[in-house]
Amino acid sequence: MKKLTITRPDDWHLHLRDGAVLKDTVPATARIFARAIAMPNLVPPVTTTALALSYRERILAARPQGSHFQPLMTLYLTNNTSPEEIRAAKASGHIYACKLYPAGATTNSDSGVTDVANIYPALEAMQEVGLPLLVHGEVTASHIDIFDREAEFIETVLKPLIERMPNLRVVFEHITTAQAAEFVRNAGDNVAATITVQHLMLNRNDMLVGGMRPHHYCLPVLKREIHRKALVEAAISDSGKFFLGTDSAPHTKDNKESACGCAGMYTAPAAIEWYAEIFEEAGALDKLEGFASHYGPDFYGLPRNTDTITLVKEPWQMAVDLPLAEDRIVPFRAGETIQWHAE
Ligand SMILES: NC(=O)N[C@@H](CC(=O)O)C(=O)O
Ligand SMILES: [Zn+2]
Ligand SMILES: [Zn+2]
Repeated sequence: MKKLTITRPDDWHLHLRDGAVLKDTVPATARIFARAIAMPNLVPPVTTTALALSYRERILAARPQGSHFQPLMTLYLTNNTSPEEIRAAKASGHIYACKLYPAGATTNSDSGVTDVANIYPALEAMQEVGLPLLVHGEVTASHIDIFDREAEFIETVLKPLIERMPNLRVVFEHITTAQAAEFVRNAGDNVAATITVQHLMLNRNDMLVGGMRPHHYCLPVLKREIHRKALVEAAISDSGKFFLGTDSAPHTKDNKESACGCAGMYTAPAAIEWYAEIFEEAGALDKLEGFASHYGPDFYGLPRNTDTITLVKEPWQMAVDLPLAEDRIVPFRAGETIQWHAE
C-alpha cells in the first residue's frame, strides 16, 4: 500500500461560518489541519478586534475533545477601517491578516471596500506593523465579463497597489488564472497566493457541460483548462510562493440547488486527500509537503507544525450529503471515490 507522511498541514483560507454550524465545520477541518485562517465574511462581518476575539472563542468551543486546532483570525476591511483598528488587531496577538473584499465581489461582501484608495491609511498601518493583506482579487464593474474579473484586477488594482506599498505582504487568495500565477511568480517575496482544490481539479466545462452544476459554482468562477494547468504548475513549482488554502465555503444544499445558487464549494471533509490526488496525478507527490505544510507558515512568519499526518492510498467514498446544523450540505465530489485517506 502506498503511504506518505508529511508535516501536519494548515489551511490558509477557510470559511467556518458561525453559530450552530460550527459544530460541523470546525471538526471537518480540525480532523487534519493544525491551523486555519478563519475568513471574516460573516453577517455582520468581523470588522473589529473585539468581534474577531469573540468569534475565535466560539470556534475554539466547537473543537472536538482533545483537539489542538487553532483558528487564525482576520479582520474584514471596510471603507472605514482605521489605522488604530489595525494596530489594535496586531497587538491582540490573535489577528494574523486583514481581508480585502471588493464590494459585491462574493458571498457576504456588501460591506466590502468600494475603492482601495479608501483604505490606504489602513493598508499603510498594515505595512508598518506587518499584517498581511489577503485579497479576493476580482473587479466588480458590471461591464467586465465574469471570466475576466481576476485578470482585470491584477492590472487595475493589484499592480498599482503593490507599487504604492512595496513592503505590504499580500496573499492573492484562491487564484484561478495563468495571469495570476505568473503575476505572483514574478512579484517580490512579499507576494504569495493560495490555491484551492477545485481550481486545481476542475475547469469551467465541469460546471456547464451536460447540465448546469451548482455544486461546481464558486468565486472566482472556474476557468478554462489552460488556466487549471497553469495552477497545477504553480502548485508543484516549489517556489515557496504558492500554498494551500481550500476556500472551503459551506452553503446548505437548498441554498446551492436554487434558481440563484450561492457561490462556494465544501471541500473541508477531504481536502488534503484531494490535494494528494492532484499532486500524484501531476507526478509531484514529493512537492505536496512544501505546498501544504511549509510555505504557508514560512510566509506568515509562523513556525511549521512539528507533528505529522500519514496519507494512505486506500480508496473510500465521500457521502452524498452531510449534516450542517439542522440542514444538509452537499460536499465537493459527493458520492465519488477518493483515492487517499489521511490520518
Ligand atoms: N469562494 C466562494 O465562492 N465563496 C466564499 C467567499 C469567497 O471566498 O469569495 C463564501 O464565503 O461562500
Ligand atoms: Zn473570495
Ligand atoms: Zn473564501
